[in-house]
Amino acid sequence: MFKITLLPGDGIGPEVTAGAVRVLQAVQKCTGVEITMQEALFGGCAYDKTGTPLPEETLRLCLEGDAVLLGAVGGPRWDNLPVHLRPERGALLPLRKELGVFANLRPSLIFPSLADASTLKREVVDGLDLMVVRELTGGIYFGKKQREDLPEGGYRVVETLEYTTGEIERVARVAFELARKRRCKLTSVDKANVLESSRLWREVVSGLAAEYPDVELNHMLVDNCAMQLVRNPKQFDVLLTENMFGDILSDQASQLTGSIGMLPSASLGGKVGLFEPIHGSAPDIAGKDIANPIASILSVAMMLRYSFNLEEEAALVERAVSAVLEEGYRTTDIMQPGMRRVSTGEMAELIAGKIQ
Ligand SMILES: NC(=O)c1ccc[n+]([C@@H]2O[C@H](COP(=O)([O-])OP(=O)(O)OC[C@H]3O[C@@H](n4cnc5c(N)ncnc54)[C@H](O)[C@@H]3O)[C@@H](O)[C@H]2O)c1
Ligand SMILES: CC(C)[C@H](C(=O)O)[C@@H](O)C(=O)O
Ligand SMILES: [Mg+2]
Repeated sequence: MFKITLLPGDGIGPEVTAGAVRVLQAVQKCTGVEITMQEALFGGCAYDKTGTPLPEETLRLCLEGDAVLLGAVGGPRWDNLPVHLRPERGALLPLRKELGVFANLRPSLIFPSLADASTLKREVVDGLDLMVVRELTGGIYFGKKQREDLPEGGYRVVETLEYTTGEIERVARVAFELARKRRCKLTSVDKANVLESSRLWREVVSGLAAEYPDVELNHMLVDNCAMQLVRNPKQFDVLLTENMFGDILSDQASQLTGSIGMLPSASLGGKVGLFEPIHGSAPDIAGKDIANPIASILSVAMMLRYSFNLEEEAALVERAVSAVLEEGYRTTDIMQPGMRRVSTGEMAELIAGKIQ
């Protein structure tokens, strides 16, 4: 029996999570895997109801379960709150830290029927399959932050970027191991020409290379990497990055697959895995039933694979997504001429219908 904590959150979070739950129910029915789900308040909606974006009860439920499925949090409604009450700083980052999920896997994989939906030419993206491994619980996101008044008016802010050898080593090992199971190529991304943290990053990653002689390691500066991602993304297999570089590069990589609504993620390393689409609460389309639920549905596949070790069930979900796309169904963000436009709910229903 697997216990999943659902945190639908804000904006399109509840819409895409409902789609993912629908698919999980289909998996349960078809394969007999026993799953229980319990929902908890998280993010802006939790603040509205309880005065805090991360209620203690929510954290307790997450820590007690086997995996967490998160929608998205945040939106303009909560942007002017004091920082510790904002959904991103007051709920999402503390949850990641509390769960200890230091390795964030963000696969950028193109479904053959979407090769023409990419911003890039078909031949540049056709067959694309890369994995960003993003460090998730360190770096500038979690460093000391400070704001001081200046005598002449205005402010001075300080924001620190810290990494220890151990923090770099543990996420690098995850990336090496993954590369080993894939095409044995690892690109470590940094800014070692400027940042001290990146110099250490490069040293530590290079130091591990001897333990993984079968993996071809190269280092790339982050600005060049951003350029290479749109020039020739198929040169990459696994990309290893620190926290903020990985945030930015993974949004960029998502567009290669057609839409940010296609990109799932798995955050691992602690006792309980955290699974979420990489996109946010998309306030511009929230409540319209037009968001793409596939990133959330593919996050369920990652949960089945990485937290529950159910590879066949994970592949079943991925095949269902592929089949529905092959049949020409599209949400608005991946709409192409001649295809059939469907809503969030319809897309989830179609995918669930393929699971049998
Ligand atoms: N994990 C999270 O909870 C998370 C992640 C990113 C951003 N956020 C928060 O979400 C809020 C909005 O951020 P943003 O607008 O910069 O980024 P966003 O990812 O929410 O949206 C960016 C663009 O992509 C589109 N988009 C996103 N997901 C989509 C989907 N599933 N289907 C179709 N289109 C989709 C949106 O409509 C928008 O045009 C902010 O408060 C931000 O902090 C939360
Ligand atoms: C909302 C924000 C804190 C978050 C991040 O930067 O990690 C988001 O952009 C993501 O990619 O999950
Ligand atoms: Mg992001």
